[in-house]
Amino acid sequence: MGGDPVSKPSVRRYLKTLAPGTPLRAGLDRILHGRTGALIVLGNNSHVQQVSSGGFKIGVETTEQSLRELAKLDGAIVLSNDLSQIVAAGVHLVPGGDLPTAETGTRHRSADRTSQAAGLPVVTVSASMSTISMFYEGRRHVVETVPQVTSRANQTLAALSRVSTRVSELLEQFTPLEIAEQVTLRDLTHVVHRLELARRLSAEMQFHVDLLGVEGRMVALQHAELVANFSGLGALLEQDYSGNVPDPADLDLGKLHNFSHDELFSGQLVAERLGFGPNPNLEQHVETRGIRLLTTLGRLPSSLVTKLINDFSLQELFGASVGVLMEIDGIGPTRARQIRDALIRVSETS
Ligand SMILES: Nc1ncnc2c1ncn2[C@@H]1O[C@H](COP(=O)(O)OP(=O)(O)OP(=O)(O)O)[C@@H](O)[C@H]1O
Repeated sequence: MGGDPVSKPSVRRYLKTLAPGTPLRAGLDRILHGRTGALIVLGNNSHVQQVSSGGFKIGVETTEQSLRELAKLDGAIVLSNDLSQIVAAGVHLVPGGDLPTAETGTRHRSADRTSQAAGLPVVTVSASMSTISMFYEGRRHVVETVPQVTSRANQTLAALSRVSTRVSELLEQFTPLEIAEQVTLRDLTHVVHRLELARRLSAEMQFHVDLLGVEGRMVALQHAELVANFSGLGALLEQDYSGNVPDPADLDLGKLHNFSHDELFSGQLVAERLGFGPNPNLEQHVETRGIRLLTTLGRLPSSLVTKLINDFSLQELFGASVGVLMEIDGIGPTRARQIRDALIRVSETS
């Protein structure tokens, strides 16, 4: 979501302002339970002024109570741009009748059209349907209840957990292949594919967490735990394998973000997108620089890893004695032994 080139706030950002724990959401929930209904413009600009008629200037802080009380007035509430103040209430909105809308009730038609006219989100609480909706850019987004979002978040968590386990299983096979210099392009695309699936599910999960606000602490915690299994892995793979393509900058996993599900399943297409040229041979061997092995399995600091891989190939490192390692500038006997232990740890994983 997001990514609007004109940096217009995204639907996602606005939905976040309606998350549980915000005064706005508390007010909306109160109105919903009171069965009064409401029409609230999230911001105030010249377009809002143009379509506003009558009402009262207010100028009080946006709180649960003030929203609840002012929603009792017949008409709309207008908030300040930062949503912290109620600017006006009891306003009659008269947006152009030519603006398209599929809504039927007058409250919802006015909300949809005002949002289009002003370029701002407009929120409704429906008295008859007991729902909260946000209209923005000609679309209606239903603001789901906490149990509804939690249920979807749990489904996403379960899917993420499965994919994350698959990533770990694949790495268990991948690591020994890396150490033995037997990784094929097919192996690499398998890992990359699962990693991209995990990234997508994680982004979806983050959206649910944002929507849940203060109610999302538990799922946020579970999400963070799962993400820790693969966070940073993509960047390490890019560094490890970029030397295998003519232009190292092409090996950028971000290029897969807009791939369809089907495209992602094709090793050929994934490899092509990552710079391996047209019709790449998936059985060809690819070589790692060993950065992931040395940092995650060897647990060596990344500055030291950079130094090591600049001076040695991975195979040379595995064969290097403490004495040879000490010949590297700035590495004394303790550090050299630490590196040697790390290398033993790495090779033991195969
Ligand atoms: N253009 C408008 N400007 C301000 N308030 C409006 C406007 N249109 C409707 N409302 C408010 O919405 C209230 C309900 O209107 P109506 O029942 O026709 O809408 P609705 O879309 O069916 O909403 P609900 O689902 O809550 O019944 C009105 O009493 C009024 O307070």
